[in-house]
Amino acid sequence: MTELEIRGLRRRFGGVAAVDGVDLDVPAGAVTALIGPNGAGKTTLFHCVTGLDAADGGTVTLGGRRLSGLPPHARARAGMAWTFQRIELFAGLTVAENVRVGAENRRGRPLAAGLLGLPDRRRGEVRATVSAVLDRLGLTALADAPAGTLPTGTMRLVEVGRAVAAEPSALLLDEPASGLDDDQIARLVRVLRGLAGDGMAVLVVEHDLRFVGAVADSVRVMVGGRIVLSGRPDEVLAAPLVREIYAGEE
Ligand SMILES: Nc1ncnc2c1ncn2[C@@H]1O[C@H](COP(=O)(O)OP(=O)(O)OP(=O)(O)O)[C@@H](O)[C@H]1O
Repeated sequence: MTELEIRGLRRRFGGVAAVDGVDLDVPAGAVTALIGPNGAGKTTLFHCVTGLDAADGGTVTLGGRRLSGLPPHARARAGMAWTFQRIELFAGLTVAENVRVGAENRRGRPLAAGLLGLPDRRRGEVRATVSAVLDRLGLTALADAPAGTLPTGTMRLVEVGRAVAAEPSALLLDEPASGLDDDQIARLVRVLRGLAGDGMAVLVVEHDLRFVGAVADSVRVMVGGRIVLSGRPDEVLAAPLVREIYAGEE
């Protein structure tokens, strides 16, 4: 079942059609990967889907609800969570506190409720979510470490944790494997496969093809603002076009 549906999405910057009429279905219960060369329009697409940038045309639908035109916080409340290429953690907060921000931001639970003080039962729920997410990401031992002091790969995992703690129906990750060591990549693959197994719709934009091959159920290739190829990872990653795009990177 398609959880996140993108239809005819367009975004121009002057003469450049950065996203040029993209249709993309991101099904629940699967990991979908979006790959392509630098400048293909992947990040622009991502920003238009999350509402950080305004598309010039097309629609974004989540669980049957049309989100086009809504600001990012409304899309988050509707069940979308994401991380960006640039890490955006609260550096002065601990790992657990960063993840708690995500848990308090769950669907239908605006952040203000967290600031105003949660009723005991909800506070308990938030604590349980934070602890489950830390455990899932292998971050329990670092729960009290200030996020700003961590190596890049670990910070990225904390960001994924914060997004996951919001219990989204669709999770979008822009280059989540960047800066991760091999163990962390293996951990991230397990985490994302587990989330998809629980029914989440996961979309990753990624350059690391080994990671894509290990994590994705299906792969889309974007070139010049359009999706030019899609299929199973083994088929797509072996395609001459993809070999050509990524030549010299392996
Ligand atoms: N704010 C902007 N203003 C003008 N042009 C932009 C802007 N953002 C992106 N572009 C252009 O849109 C095109 C797509 O860029 P985008 O960053 O989306 O590609 P990408 O596939 O994410 O690349 P990368 O893999 O390097 O992140 C490029 O030609 C880029 O120069």
